[in-house]
Amino acid sequence: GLCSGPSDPGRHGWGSWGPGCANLRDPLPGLRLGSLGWGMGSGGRAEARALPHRETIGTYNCVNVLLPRDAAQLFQSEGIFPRRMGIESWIAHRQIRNHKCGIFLLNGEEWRSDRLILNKEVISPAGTRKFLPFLNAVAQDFVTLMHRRISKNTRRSLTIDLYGDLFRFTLEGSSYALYGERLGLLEESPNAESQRFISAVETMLRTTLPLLFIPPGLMRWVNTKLWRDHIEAWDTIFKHADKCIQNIYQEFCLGQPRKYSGIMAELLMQAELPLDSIKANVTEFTAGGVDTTAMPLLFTLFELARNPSVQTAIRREIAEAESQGPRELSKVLNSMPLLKSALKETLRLYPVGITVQRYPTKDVVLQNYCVPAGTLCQVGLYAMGRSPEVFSNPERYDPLRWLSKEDNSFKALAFGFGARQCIGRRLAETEMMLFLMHVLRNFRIDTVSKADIKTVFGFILMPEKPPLLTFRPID
Ligand code: HEM
Repeated sequence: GLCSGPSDPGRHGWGSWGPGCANLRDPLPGLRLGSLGWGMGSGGRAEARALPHRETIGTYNCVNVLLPRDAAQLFQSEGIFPRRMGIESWIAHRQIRNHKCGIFLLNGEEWRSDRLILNKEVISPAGTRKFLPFLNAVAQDFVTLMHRRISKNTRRSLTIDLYGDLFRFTLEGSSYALYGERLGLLEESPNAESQRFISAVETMLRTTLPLLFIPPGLMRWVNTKLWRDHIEAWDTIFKHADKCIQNIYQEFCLGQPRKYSGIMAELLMQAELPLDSIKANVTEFTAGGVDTTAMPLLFTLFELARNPSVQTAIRREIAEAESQGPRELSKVLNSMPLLKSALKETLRLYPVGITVQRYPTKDVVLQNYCVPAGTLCQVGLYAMGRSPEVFSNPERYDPLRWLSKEDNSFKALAFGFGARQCIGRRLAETEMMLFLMHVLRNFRIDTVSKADIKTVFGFILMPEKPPLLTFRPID
């Protein structure tokens, strides 16, 4: 866990921490530590010694939290404005183009006031209920796409690396919920404008990672192509938001009957946030929600493929939920606890962001060490998820563990915690559940290899080599 040194509750400050103190053991098994950068590892002299093949840029003091009870302590000390480290290249784009920052990049009062307004449409149960039918339609289209592909195949099955399709699915789903417009990414040939948008999102994500390692002042000079591509990609994403805003205003002007047209339209209508804040937030949501949702879907399909009994149990649960007749989608989802637990289980083994960071606003005592206010503390999600101290048989994919009577508090932290937890959590969870609900009732999923997937960290946790999955229609 955190430092497991001698008990000394009064200890304060860094000087007294011995080498054994920042005892991380193997903090991220299966992960290439060399690919970690900025705040994702943990600085500090002692720990650097424990991890000889780690690359660090400079040093910084950091406490790693690996046990649920310490995470609970930490979150209790997060204050009312939990601070986030910025992504400099994203902030630089906003400055150059004179755009506002969204909540991902803001801190303090500004963050809190915008966040409280956004919560109502993005994460509250009432807001979520409104966009569920949009996500459902996209999940159904994904199934149609797979049927179409399989029908062209004489073998009545399809073996595929699904990552690209999942990326298109999540971008299509979140864009529909955010902008109220379909991009057509699941059609045979998406139009040129949609193609431009998806390439921009891909480029923006691809260029963000290398730019994390370059000090902000040097960014534009060190690798001009990388920098130019990054800025142009953001410009295209912002232009897309502009175009959608114009379409929404046109609908208002035409006096068409008021109907739900996605999160951005609701925010424009309510006019509680200035237009440029709405635009900045919606573009950040676009960026934050694509890969983050596609990866757990890929890992879930793989785990269900190599654990056929779990797959069958979930399929049975889906059939039971449907046998109760047509109901509101939120009720259907609530009647599938095993499916929900499967997603939790995936995020335990493959948390998208491998750590959650906090800077406690008051001194906090963790394992008898007094950690000074303002210290960077990281909850090591990957390490905690695979620790036998926290989960019995941690290597087993067992969704039932989340439905047992065990105390599971502060064990499922893949979306963070508290006021600054992931605002896209409900969007991601419902999108993933609807996807799996439709896919599992239509197809049996198999995997070419049952061997563990090696993972790498590239801004988010991803497979070193995506698994090959086989889809067979259920008659
Ligand atoms: C499975 C998918 C996802 C995972 C695992 C995930 C995970 C996270 C985590 C760990 C945080 C930091 C939370 C904290 O510090 O307590 C976060 C923040 C955030 N996420 Fe997600 N996320 C996912 C999907 C999404 C989606 C779909 C969106 C789009 C709306 C999104 C938008 C954001 C934003 C804007 C923040 C910053 C919130 C703030 O600072 O107030 N995420 N996410």
